[in-house]
Amino acid sequence: MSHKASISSVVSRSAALLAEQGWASVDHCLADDWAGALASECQLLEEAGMLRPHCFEFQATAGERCEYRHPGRSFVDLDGAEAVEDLALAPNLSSFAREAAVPLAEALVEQLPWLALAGSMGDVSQVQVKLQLTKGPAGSAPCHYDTSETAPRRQITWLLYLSTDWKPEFGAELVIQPFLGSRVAVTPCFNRGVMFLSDRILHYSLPPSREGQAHPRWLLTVWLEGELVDAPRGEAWPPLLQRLLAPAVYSKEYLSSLECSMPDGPALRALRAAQEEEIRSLQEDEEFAEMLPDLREAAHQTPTDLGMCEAERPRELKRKRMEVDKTGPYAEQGLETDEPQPPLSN
Ligand SMILES: O=C(O)CCC(=O)C(=O)O
Ligand SMILES: [Fe+2]
Repeated sequence: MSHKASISSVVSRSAALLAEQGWASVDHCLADDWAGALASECQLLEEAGMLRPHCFEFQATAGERCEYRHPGRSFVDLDGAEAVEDLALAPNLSSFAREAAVPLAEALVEQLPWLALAGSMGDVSQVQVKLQLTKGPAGSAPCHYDTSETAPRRQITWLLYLSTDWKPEFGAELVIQPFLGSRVAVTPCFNRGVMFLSDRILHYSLPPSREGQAHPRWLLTVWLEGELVDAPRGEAWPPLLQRLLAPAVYSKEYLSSLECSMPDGPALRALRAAQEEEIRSLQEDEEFAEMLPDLREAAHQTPTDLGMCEAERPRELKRKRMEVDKTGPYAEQGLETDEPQPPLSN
């Protein structure tokens, strides 16, 4: 199968669910030999020192911005002119933006015209492509939307997992949380693709299990821009309002996923304080305060597909965190490492 046909088939297999529920997961996403070729180049890039640590700027104290490093995540940009020259040792990955992202935009424009996507017709300037590696105890991602103040036009996110030996017991699932909808944990197994609407799918990832911490977790990420980001499509809550309210509606998830995603230290403390402040200001807002209890109830009444009931979630995350602390570098920092692990369910 040609690469173009492989991509067109991904879109055909995702389109109906994308329109209906805002996200879709597809197994055997790319043609097997293509996915295998991409996967075999990941390690080469890491060995050649091409991956950069994931860093972010954040206002730690009033007025002062600091740069923090996320110890569990690193990446290499695959879009842009320099990618092709610098990544000669990984020819499949370096041509991925051209061979996958552009046909992806074209197929989506054709099959889902209401998305009003940019980036088709060979224009890669509207396409962002990254290879990401998550590894170790702090490899997870906190609750977030991919459309944000710094990326206001993002419309489609496509994640393609590339670790050939990934097993469900390694944990590190991607959790998809549509607003007031059912939550689903997706195992990041080889050649599984997850596509979603960046402006309305809240997501995060769970920490890897103790066994999973030793395994690199590779993913390709493609973001496409659109002309109609945030345009309501008949849902009860417009996307902009969903993103505004989510930190308060899913406050527990925001805080516990943040807690798991970073080692203790100034960065986590600054992020946690900012997250708590955002939640507090929503709770104290006169207009929102009235609707929040109902929204929280509605959010927690929806079924989840996490293999555990809602009441056990914080406990489960804490258990994972404790596993992480026991074996990880943070064990030395005086965190509660000797507590017996609570049973998985009771
Ligand atoms: O690590 C994952 O599975 C999700 C990554 C993600 O959400 C992102 O890069 O925006
Ligand atoms: Fe994301």
